[in-house]
Amino acid sequence: MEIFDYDNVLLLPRKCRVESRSECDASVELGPRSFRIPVVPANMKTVVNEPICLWLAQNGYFYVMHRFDLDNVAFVRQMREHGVYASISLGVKKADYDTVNQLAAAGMAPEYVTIDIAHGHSDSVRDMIGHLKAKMPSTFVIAGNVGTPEAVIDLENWGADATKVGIGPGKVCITRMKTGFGTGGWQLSALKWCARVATKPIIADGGIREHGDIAKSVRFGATMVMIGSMLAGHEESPGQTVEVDGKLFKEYYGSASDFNKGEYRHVEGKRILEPVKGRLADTLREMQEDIQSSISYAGGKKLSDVRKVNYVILGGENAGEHLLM
Ligand SMILES: NC(=O)C1=CN([C@@H]2O[C@H](COP(=O)(O)OP(=O)(O)OC[C@H]3O[C@@H](n4cnc5c(N)ncnc54)[C@H](OP(=O)(O)O)[C@@H]3O)[C@@H](O)[C@H]2O)C=CC1
Ligand SMILES: Nc1nc2c(ncn2[C@@H]2O[C@H](COP(=O)(O)O)[C@@H](O)[C@H]2O)c(=O)[nH]1
Repeated sequence: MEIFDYDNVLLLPRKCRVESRSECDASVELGPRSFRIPVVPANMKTVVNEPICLWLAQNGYFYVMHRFDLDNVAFVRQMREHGVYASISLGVKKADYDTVNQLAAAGMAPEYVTIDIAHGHSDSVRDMIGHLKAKMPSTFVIAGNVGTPEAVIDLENWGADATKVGIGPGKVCITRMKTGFGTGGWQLSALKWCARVATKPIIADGGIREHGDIAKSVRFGATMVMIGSMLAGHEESPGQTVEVDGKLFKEYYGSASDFNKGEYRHVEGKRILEPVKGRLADTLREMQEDIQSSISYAGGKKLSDVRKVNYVILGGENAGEHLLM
């Protein structure tokens, strides 16, 4: 198997078919809806909050609300009152089952639910998918996180409508160091490996460090990418603002960090400071422009055209040109 990651792969251009990048359509379908770009901010407490999720929904972006210290039922009700779709995340504990039961009883099934636990290839996820499908059959269920083809196959067979791939590639992740497991350092080739067997959409989660990594993810099989650090640290981002040597930073911490958990037990995440980088809307607009440009370099007009390009691996034992036959 070829092992590579975002920083040692480059995509190869094909003859341009547009006169302007504005002709390139960066939108993507996920379940019942279409979104402006194949990007979703991570469902983390220092990345999204209620106002950001509402703004994303109102402006054509996909969002997944985090699940920490949050009343999911009140959140869905608030989204309904604003006339936008609801997209929440859940764990697999009794409180999460209670949430599903309450939402179903109130007739407030969210359009999207993401089951989000560290080791998503587990019976607990199978059981929660079953419960969601029994109680809210119209809800689009995303399940994860996983990092192998066997896990993708199982989650799909258990009823997931999409899977989330990425164990440990995140910027504030310490799973690799703490456990010796994961896709950190080879997330892009793990994505390729998983995409080979997937019959439903994959959300590539973690490790995106440059806008061009979005197109690379699409090339290797992602329908969408989940991004934490690059979408944290904006003016409107949640989290504490800190001034260091006259420069402003915002905290960004892992969902499995002691900062999120409130105790030091099973810690697999850390806290860092991200330089404050302007408005979130401006970063998302720039991402859209860069994805449009990626599509044009792919010789295409729509996002899926990026899937057709050849690529090179730079350095290492897998180095070389990889041509589609
Ligand atoms: N993508 C990634 O690489 C990772 C992401 N995270 C994120 O951190 C957040 C918290 O995750 P998590 O701790 O799972 O959520 P929860 O604290 O909600 O735990 C979910 C359930 O899974 C169990 N569990 C967690 N890890 C394992 C494991 N390795 N083996 C068996 N059972 C396990 C927990 O039990 P118990 O705690 O008793 O074991 C608990 O019952 C999530 O948002 C998750 O996505 C965390 C780590 C890695
Ligand atoms: N191993 C851990 N992974 C975590 C934790 N909190 C979040 N995450 C994952 O990271 C991505 C975001 O990655 P980034 O590279 O874009 O910053 C997020 O979506 C989760 O899957 C954690 O505490 N430990």
